[in-house]
Amino acid sequence: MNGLKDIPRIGEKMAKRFEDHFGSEDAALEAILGGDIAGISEVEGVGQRYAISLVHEVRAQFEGVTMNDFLKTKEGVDIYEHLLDIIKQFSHTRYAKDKLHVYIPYPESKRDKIEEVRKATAGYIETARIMGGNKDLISMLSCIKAIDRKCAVPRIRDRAILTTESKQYEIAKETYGDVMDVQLVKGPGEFVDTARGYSHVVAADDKCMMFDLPEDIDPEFVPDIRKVDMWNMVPELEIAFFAKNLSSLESTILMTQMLRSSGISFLEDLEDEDLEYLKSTLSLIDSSGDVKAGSDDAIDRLVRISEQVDECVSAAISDANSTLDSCLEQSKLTLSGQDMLKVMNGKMEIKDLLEKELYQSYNSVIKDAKQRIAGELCLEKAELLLLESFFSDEISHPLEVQHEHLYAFKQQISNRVQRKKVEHKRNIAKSLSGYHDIAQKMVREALDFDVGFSIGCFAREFDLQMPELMEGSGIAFEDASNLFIKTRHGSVVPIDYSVGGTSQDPDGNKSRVVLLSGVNSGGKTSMLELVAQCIILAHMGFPTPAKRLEIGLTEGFYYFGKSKGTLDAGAFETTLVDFSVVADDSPKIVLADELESITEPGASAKIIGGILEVLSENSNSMSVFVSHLAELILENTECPVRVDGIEASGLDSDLNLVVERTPRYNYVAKSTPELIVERLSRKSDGIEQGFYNRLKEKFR
Ligand SMILES: Nc1ncnc2c1ncn2[C@@H]1O[C@H](COP(=O)(O)OP(=O)(O)OP(=O)(O)O)[C@@H](O)[C@H]1O
Repeated sequence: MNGLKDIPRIGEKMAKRFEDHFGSEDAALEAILGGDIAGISEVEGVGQRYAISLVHEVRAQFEGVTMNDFLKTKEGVDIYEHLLDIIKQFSHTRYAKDKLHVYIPYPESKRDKIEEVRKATAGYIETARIMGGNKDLISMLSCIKAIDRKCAVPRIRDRAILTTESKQYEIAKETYGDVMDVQLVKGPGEFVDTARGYSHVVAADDKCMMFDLPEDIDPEFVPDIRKVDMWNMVPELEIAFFAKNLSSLESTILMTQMLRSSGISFLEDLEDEDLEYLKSTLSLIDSSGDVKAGSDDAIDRLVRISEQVDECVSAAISDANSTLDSCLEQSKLTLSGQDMLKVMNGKMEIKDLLEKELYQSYNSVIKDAKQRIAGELCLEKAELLLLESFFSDEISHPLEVQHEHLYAFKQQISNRVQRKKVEHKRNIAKSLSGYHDIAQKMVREALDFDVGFSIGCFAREFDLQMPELMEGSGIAFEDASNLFIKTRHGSVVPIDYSVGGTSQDPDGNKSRVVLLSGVNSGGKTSMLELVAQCIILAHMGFPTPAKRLEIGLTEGFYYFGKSKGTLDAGAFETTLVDFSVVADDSPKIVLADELESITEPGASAKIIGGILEVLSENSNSMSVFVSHLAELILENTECPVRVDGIEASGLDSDLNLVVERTPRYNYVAKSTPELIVERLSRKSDGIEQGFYNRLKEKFR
C-alpha cells in the first residue's frame, strides 16, 4: 500500500481530508494501519462506524482474514460486540475504547495471529494484576489524548524584525512574515520611530549596528537572518506543539516513571535521564505556551511589579498625603524682622519663605513614599532611577504621581518581561526541539498501552484466565461464569462443563454432538451463551471467564439464537437455508438454541435429528443444541448424541426454582413445567388457586 488512494473506499476528496487532518499522507496511512479509529472518526465526514469498517477492511487486506471468516452468523457477531462493549468499559481513553475494535476472533488457520495476541495480552494481564488498582496510574492514563498536531501560534504583536537591507527583508518576510511584523526601514530615524512600537526588536543587518540609538531603544542585533534557527527567532512555534499536548505529555512521563518504578518496562528506547530532562523542561511552560509562573525568579519579580505597581503607588500616595496633612496642621511661620524688611523691599518673595519652611517635610514625605514603593515592589538599581521621577520636585498638595513617568516605568517593565520571556522561551525551545518525534511516539505508545491495559483490567475484574489450547474438537471449563449475567446482575453461579475430546470428558466417548435439555428458566440459553463467549474470546487470543478452560481451535463458529415464536413457511425455509452452511466438512463449532420453534415439534425433531447427523459425520466439528425435545430428537437420529440436562429439584421458600446450573451428563432433564404450575398455585388463592390445582393433578 503506497498511498491513501490504494485504499478502495478512499477517493481523492476523502484522501485530501485525511491529509489535512493528520498533517500528511504518511501520518494518515499510519493512523489507518495502526487502527487509530478515534483519530479517523475525527476526519471531516467520517463517523465511528465508517472508521471501524475502514480499519477492518485495510487490516483484512494485510492479514488476509476478516471477522466473518470466523463469526459465521449475525448472532455470533452480536455476542462478539456485546463482549467488546464490556471490555471497552475498562478503557481509560477514547483512543483505546475505539481501538479495541481491531481485535477480532481469528479462525484456527490464523493461529499465529491468535498466539501473537495471547502473548501480548498475557503481559497486560500481569501488568493489570500489579497496577490495575492504582488510582494514580488510572487518572494519569485518563488525561492522555492523541497528539494534536494543529497548533497555530497567534501572531506575535510585540516583536518585530527591522532591517535596512531589502535582501534580508525578503528572507525575513518569507520566513517569519506569518507570525510577526517584518519592516524595511530607511535609516536611523525611521528605525527608532518603528522600534518604539514594539517591546522587542530584532535588527537584521550590520548597518543597524552603526546607528546611534537613544537609551530606550535596545534592539537585538542579528547580522544575517538566514543563520538564525527557527526556535531562536520564534521559540513560540516550537513550544506551541508541546504546550498544546502538555497534559498528555506530562501524564505520559509520570505514567512511564510509575510503571518503571513498579518493575514494568515501558518506552524502552527512552532513557530515564531523557524522560527527566523532558519533564523538567515541560514544567517551565503552561498550556498556552507562556513561561509558567514560578519557573524564573527574574520574570516573576517583573510580572509582580507590573501587577502591583498601580495599587502600591496609590497606597503610598494616600499615606504620604495624610502625613503631609498633619505636617501642614502643625506648621506655623514666624517671620523675623529682617525677613519682613526683605519682603517689603522686594528682595525676597513670601512664596520662597513658605517653600523654605515646608520643603523639608515635603522632601521627607516623598522620600518615604519612594522607599516604600521600592521596598514593596523589590525594585532593583536601574528601576530606582525611574522611580526618582515619579514625583515632582515642586511642592504640590495633595501629592500626585506624575502619570507620564509612571506610564513610562510600566512600559519599561513590560518590555523587560517580554524580553526576558523570549530569552527563556528560546532556551526551552532549544531543549524541546530534539524531542518532537519522541513526544509523538511516547503519547502513541501510552495510548496503545491503554488498549492492552483495558484487556488486562477486564481480565482482572472478572478473574479471567488464559485458555489452554488443545488439539481436536472440544471445549471444557471449570468454574466458568457467563459475563453477560455477571455484568447485569453482579453475581452468577459458576459452571463446569465439557464437550468433545477434552481432559474433562465425562464418559470417555468424546461426544462432539450434544443436546442440552432442561427445566424452564434453568439456564440453558445462558449456558450456550457462556460457551459462545469462551469460544469467541479464546479465538481472539483473550482470556476466558473460567478458572480453567481448554479448547480446540476451529475454523468457523455458528451461533443460532432462539427464534421468537413459531415461524411461518417462508421464514422456516430461510432458517433451513441458513443452517445448510453447516453441511460442509470444514472444522466448525455449532451452537443452536431451541431450534424446534421453527415448526411443529414432530417435524422439528426430525429436522434437528438430520442436522445432528450431518454434524456428527464431520469429525472436525463440535455442536451443542439446546432443546426441550431431546427424547423426540433421539428417536429421529441415527448418530451418537449425548444428552445433558439442567435440572430443578424444587422450589425454595421464596418460590424460586432451585436449579443445579451445571448440567448433568447423559441425563434427560425434564422441563418441569409442573414446578411452575406448583408455584402459581402456591402464590394464588380462591378460584384461581383451584384452577392451578386442577392442572397440577394432570402431572400426578
Ligand atoms: N449460572 C447462572 N447463574 C445465575 N443465574 C443464572 C445462571 N444461568 C441462568 N441464570 C438466570 O436464569 C434465568 C433463566 O436463564 P435462561 O434464559 O438461560 O434459561 P433457559 O433454560 O434458557 O430458559 P427457557 O427454557 O425458558 O428458555 C435468567 O434470568 C438467567 O439470568
